[in-house]
Amino acid sequence: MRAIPASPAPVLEGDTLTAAARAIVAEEEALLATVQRALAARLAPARGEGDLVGRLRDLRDEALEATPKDLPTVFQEMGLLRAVMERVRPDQLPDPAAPYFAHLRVHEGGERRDYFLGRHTFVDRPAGVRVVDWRFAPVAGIFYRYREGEEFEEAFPGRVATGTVEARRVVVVERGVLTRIAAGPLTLVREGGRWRALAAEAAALGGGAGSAARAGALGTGAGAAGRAGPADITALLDPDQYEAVAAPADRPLLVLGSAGSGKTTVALHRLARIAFEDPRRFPPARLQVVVPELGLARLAARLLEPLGLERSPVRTLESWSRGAFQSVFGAPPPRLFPETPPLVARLKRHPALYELLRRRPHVARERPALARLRRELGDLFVDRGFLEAVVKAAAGTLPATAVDETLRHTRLQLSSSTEDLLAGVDPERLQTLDGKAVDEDTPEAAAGTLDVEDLPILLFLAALRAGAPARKAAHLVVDEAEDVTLFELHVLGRHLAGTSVTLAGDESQQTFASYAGWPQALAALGAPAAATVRLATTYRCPEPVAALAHAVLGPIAPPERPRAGRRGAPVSRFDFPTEAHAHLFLAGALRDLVEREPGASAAVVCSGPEVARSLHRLLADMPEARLSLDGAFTFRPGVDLTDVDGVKGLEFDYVVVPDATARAYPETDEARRRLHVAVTRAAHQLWIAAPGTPSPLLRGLPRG
Ligand SMILES: Nc1ncnc2c1ncn2[C@@H]1O[C@H](COP(=O)(O)OP(=O)(O)OP(=O)(O)O)[C@@H](O)[C@H]1O
Repeated sequence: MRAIPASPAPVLEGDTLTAAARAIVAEEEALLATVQRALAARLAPARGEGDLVGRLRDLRDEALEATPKDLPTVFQEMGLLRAVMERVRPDQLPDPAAPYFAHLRVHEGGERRDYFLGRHTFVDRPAGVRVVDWRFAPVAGIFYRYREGEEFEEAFPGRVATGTVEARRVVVVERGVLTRIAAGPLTLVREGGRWRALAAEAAALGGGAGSAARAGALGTGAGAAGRAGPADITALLDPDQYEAVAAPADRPLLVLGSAGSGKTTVALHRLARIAFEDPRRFPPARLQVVVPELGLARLAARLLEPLGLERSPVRTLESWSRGAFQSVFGAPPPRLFPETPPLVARLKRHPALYELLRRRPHVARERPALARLRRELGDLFVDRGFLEAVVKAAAGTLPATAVDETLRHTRLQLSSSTEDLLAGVDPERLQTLDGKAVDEDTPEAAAGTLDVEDLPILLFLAALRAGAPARKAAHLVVDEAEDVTLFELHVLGRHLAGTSVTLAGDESQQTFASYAGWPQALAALGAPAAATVRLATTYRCPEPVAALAHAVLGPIAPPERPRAGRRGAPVSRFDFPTEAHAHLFLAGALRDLVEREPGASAAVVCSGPEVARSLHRLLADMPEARLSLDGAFTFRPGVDLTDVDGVKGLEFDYVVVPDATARAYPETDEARRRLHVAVTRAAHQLWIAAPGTPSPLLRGLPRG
C-alpha cells in the first residue's frame, strides 16, 4: 500500500531559494536548535564532571588519613560520587557538534512525530526530542524502506505501526551548524553562509562536484576549499542495502555487486548492527574482518570507527594466517620466501589444487606435527605426477610451465642452505664482502623457507585431520572474497563459531587466479546455504567511468551493465609518443590540481611499482605527493602514487592511469580485470594516459 510521493516543490526562483525551500531550511535549523538545547541541558551536569573527578581524588586522599570512625562516611560519599559520574556519561550521548544525520517525520494515529537518526540514542520527551541510534530496528526500518509521502507498515515491539512518512531528509551538521539538507531530489547546501540548491546530478553522491571539468584540467571541484561536507554514508543506504544490513545475524550472507556498489559498506554496517543487537554474543573482540590487501584493511578499520567498532579486529589475510598458524601449531611461521615466483603462487592458490588435496584420503585422526605436514607438502610439490594432475584439473587456467617452476622452486626450498652445509665454520667468515649472508640474493636464499601461500595450505591440511581451534569468531566478514583462496576460506570457516558470516565480492575484480565460483567459495567456508544479495547500482563511479569499466572487461563483462548513480565528467584519454612526455604532462596537471583543490584525493594508479616510483621522483618536491605502495595509504587529501595491486577496495576523487600501454594492459582476461580495478577507483573523474602503443583495451575510447 504505497502512495505516490508528492512531487517536490520547485526550489529556485531565479537565483534565490523559493519559499518552500526556505521553509525547509528554517524548519531544519529550528529542529537542530531544539535538539542542541535539550542536549546542552542533559550535558550540563557532565561539564562539572571534572570537579567530580577532583572531589573523588580528594576523598581518596582523605580516606588514607581518615580515622576508622570517619571512614564509612568518606566511603559513602565516594560511592555517591561514582554513581553520579556513571549516570552522566557524555560519550553515550550524541555529539552536539553533529548530533544526527537524518530526520524522519511520521504521521501515525493522528499524531506527528519527529525522529532523528544518529549514532547514539537520546530522548527528551517534554522537549519532543527523539534522537535514535540508526541500528535501532523499528524507526530505522521506516527511514530506510520508505520514501517521503509513502504509507508505511512496520512491526514495533508489541504492535504494528502504520502511518505516512511526512518528511525524510538526510542532513549534514558540521561543527554544530547545519550545512546540507537532502529531501528526495532536492539538495540544499550552505556555502559561504548562504543557502543554495544543488543541481540534482551534482548532489547525487553528496560530494557536490560538478560534471563540467575545465577542458584539459584535472578536477571537477570535489576538493575545492569551503565545500559543504558530504552526507554520512549511514544515512544513504538504499532499501536493498538496508535489507542486507538487517538480515538475521545467523544467516550467512553473500553480498555481490559491481565495483563501488556498496559491498564493503553493507558488510561493515551489517557487522555494526549485529554487534549492537546482541553485544554479549558479538563482543568486539569476537568480530573478525579479513581482507586480502593492507590498504583495504586500513580503510575498513577507519570505516568501522564511526560505526562504534573501533576495537574490532580488521586483518589482512596474511596477518590472519600468521596468527592462526601460531595458535594451531604453537609456533610462529618459519621464514617466508619474500617473492614467490608468480606461476608457483598461482598454482598454490588454484582451486584445482584445493580439490585434489581435499579428495585425497586422510587417515590420521590426530593433527600431525608441523614437521610432518611440511614434509608432506614438500613431497607433493616435488612430485611431477601430482603437479601435472593439478595443471590438468585446472583445465587451461594454469600453464604447463607451472610444473617445472614449482619443482625448481620447491627443490631450492628443500635444499640445505650454504650456512647449514658449512655449520661449524666461523660465522664471520660466512659473510660476503658487502656484509650480506652467503645466500642472500642468490637462488639458495630459498633454502629452508616456505611461501606465504603455504601457510593456509598447511592450516588446511591440519584442519582436515582433526581438532577445532580453541578461539572462534562470532561473526566473520570476508571482503574482496574473489581474491581469497579456497584454502583460506576453509580455514576461516573452521575459526568461525556458528554461521554468522558475510562474504562480499565481485568476480570481475579477481586479480589472482584463486576464484573458483561463489558456490565453491561458500562450500569451502562451510556456509553453502547463504542468502545472496546483488547490489545493482554503482554509487562510486559516475556514468562515463562505469561505461568504460564495463567496456574494458569486453567478453568477460557481466551480461547486465551496472546502473551508475549519477552522470559525471567524461573520461579523458591522452596519447603520448613516450613515457617521458606523459609523465611531464601528468606531473603538471597534478600540481595544478593540488593548488586548485586542496581537499581532493587523487591517485595515480600505475601498472606496477616502478612506474609509481619514477612519477614520484618528478613530484618529490611536493609534500602532497606520496609514494603509496604495499597498502601504505594515509587517506589524506593529496596525490597517492601507487599501483593497481594495492588499490583494491579503495577510492579517490580523481584517478589517473598513467601507463595504459599495450604492454601493461594486453588483450588478456587478467589485464582486463586489472585495468577494470584501476579505473573503478574513481569517484569523480578519470584520466587515462597511453604513452607509446596504447592498450587495445582502450578501443572505443576516443583520444582527448
Ligand atoms: N546507497 C548509497 N548511496 C550513496 N553512496 C553510497 C551508497 N552505498 C555506497 N555508497 C558509496 O559508494 C562508494 C563505494 O562503496 P563500497 O566501497 O562499499 O563499494 P564496494 O562494492 O565495496 O566497492 P569495490 O568493489 O570497489 O570494493 C563509497 O564511497 C560508499 O560510501
